[in-house]
Amino acid sequence: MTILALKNGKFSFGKTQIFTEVNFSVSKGETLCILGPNGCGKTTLIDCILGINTLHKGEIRLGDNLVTGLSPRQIAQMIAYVPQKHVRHFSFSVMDILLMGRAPYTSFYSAPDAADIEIAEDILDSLGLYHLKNRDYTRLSGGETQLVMIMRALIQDTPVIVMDEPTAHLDFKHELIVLETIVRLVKERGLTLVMATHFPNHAFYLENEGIPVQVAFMDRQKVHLAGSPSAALTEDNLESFYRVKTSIMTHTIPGKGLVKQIIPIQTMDTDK
Ligand SMILES: Nc1ncnc2c1ncn2[C@@H]1O[C@H](COP(=O)(O)OP(=O)(O)OP(=O)(O)O)[C@@H](O)[C@H]1O
Repeated sequence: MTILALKNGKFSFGKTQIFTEVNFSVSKGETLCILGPNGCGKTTLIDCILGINTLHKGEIRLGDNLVTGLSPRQIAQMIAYVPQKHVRHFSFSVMDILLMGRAPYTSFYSAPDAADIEIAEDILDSLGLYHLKNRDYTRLSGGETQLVMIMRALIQDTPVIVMDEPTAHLDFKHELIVLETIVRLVKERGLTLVMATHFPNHAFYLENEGIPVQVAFMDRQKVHLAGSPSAALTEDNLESFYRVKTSIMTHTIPGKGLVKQIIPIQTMDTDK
């Protein structure tokens, strides 16, 4: 069942075209990993999906509805968003920020209730981050802020989550915790995920865990759907897309089976 579909999408900032002829669809329980160089338009494309930018041509459907026909509150009940950067102005506690994730379900005149607080406490607990509960959000580190944004998206309890480089600031362990959480949610809730990432190994991680993943390469104003990580992330494709020589390693891990990882070997076209 298709939950998110973009048909013939085109977007420009003024006279600068960012992308054109973009087509993809994502089904329930599927992940779309968008890979692409800095500045190719991943965040701009995500902003179109969220209804922040409006396509100049084409359409975006969320379930049976056009995004342009939905209110921000209706979009927020369907899609949670983990931004790449979050501007922190006000000294809210982490708990307050998490409870904002319940706003799409709370009427204008009411406050989050005990059930909402319990949901937020459960997420803090399950990610081992309960100690952050009463911390001033403006004083968190970059990685802690990112984790709070991820928890707020999970609390929003939507069928789709869009993540813009979700692990960019995270340490080795928290990067894995986020990936493990994604895998658990996709398996338990049939969550659909759209993820812009600079780490193609994340696509392999999800595939290794048995999640259906599509890889899309975004570059030169186009989005090329390239199939599953095993089909898309070949040494030849990585060499032509990133200009990096790689070796794809396959390894059997007891209890996990065959896993794949990209080992970067050497950049190309650079002066040595
Ligand atoms: N509001 C804006 N007005 C004009 N140009 C913009 C605006 N926002 C982004 N751009 C430009 O659009 C292009 C795409 O930016 P975008 O942030 O979507 O790229 P990205 O692929 O997400 O990059 P990165 O991987 O570095 O995060 C860039 O050239 C950027 O400078």
